[in-house]
Amino acid sequence: MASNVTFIGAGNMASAIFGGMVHSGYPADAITATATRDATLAPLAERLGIHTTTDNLAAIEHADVVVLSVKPQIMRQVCETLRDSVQKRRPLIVSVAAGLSAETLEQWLGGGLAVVRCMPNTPSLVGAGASGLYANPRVSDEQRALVGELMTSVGIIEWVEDEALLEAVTAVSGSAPAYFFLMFEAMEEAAVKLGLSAESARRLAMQTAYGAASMAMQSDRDPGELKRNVMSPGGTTERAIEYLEQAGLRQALDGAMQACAKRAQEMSAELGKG
Ligand SMILES: NC(=O)C1=CN([C@@H]2O[C@H](COP(=O)(O)OP(=O)(O)OC[C@H]3O[C@@H](n4cnc5c(N)ncnc54)[C@H](O)[C@@H]3O)[C@@H](O)[C@H]2O)C=CC1
Ligand SMILES: O=C(O)[C@@H]1CCC=N1
Repeated sequence: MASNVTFIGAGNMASAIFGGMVHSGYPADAITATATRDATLAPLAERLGIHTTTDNLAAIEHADVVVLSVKPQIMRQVCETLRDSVQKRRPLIVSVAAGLSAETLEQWLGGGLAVVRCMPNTPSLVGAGASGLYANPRVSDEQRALVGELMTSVGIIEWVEDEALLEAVTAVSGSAPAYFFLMFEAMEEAAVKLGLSAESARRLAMQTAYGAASMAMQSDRDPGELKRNVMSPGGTTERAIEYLEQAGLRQALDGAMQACAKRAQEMSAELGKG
């Protein structure tokens, strides 16, 4: 029988994960999601057939796995309301929150718990997620395998043994869909200036990103070689790549990812006190 999985918070990230789980065949009947408003939950229940409720305590009553998926800023308050029930039943705790350590979460929930920290991303919704996972020492091999299976049903996973590496995971995959969406916006704007309709530009840019990612994933060549294969000497791509290098695309990405990882550290310091 499938494990009962309860999501506390049914926003962008959680709905991408449970939406992806349902699409990949996980029984909807074994999934419960909560939010503060019925208006958030009703369409999810209708579309996916999962259980929904605004009552967090009722939602975790039969949970084998509790996925904490509210914003980091309200996590403490939410954990404190769950604390007594969690201490009685000791389900596996999974948190998708950026910048909150397993130790902090465990403390807020009363201690002595198996906690997995997961840094997923929203493409989980379409089965193309990329998640980093860290398990605290109380997590059993069976629980590790269970979380691995759940997250593999919505994409690829990478376990890290050093929890601090989740900051790097946040920079390279958790936050990174937004970097690509920014590129889509910018490429669409540029293509419109060159005369294409916005619709055509968007379709072509997205298909090209999808094609480049699929090709790179299926190839045994490194991205540098695949890039050079597009660049005919004296041709058009060479000009574009020279421009991007001179304009500092590499430094911009380096800076963005450093800023992302640093923000995760700051959040940990700001929110994890006390
Ligand atoms: N959005 C993303 O791409 C990613 C988000 N995350 C993490 O996921 C978590 C959630 O982020 P989003 O989904 O983007 O936020 P969101 O604002 O879309 O979702 C938060 C959800 O929590 C619910 N909520 C608020 N208070 C609640 C309470 N007391 N009890 C139950 N539910 C409550 C809200 O109704 C909402 O459904 C954050 O901790 C974030 O760090 C992690 C990786 C990627
Ligand atoms: O922006 C954030 O804080 C969250 C964590 C990773 C993606 N979204």
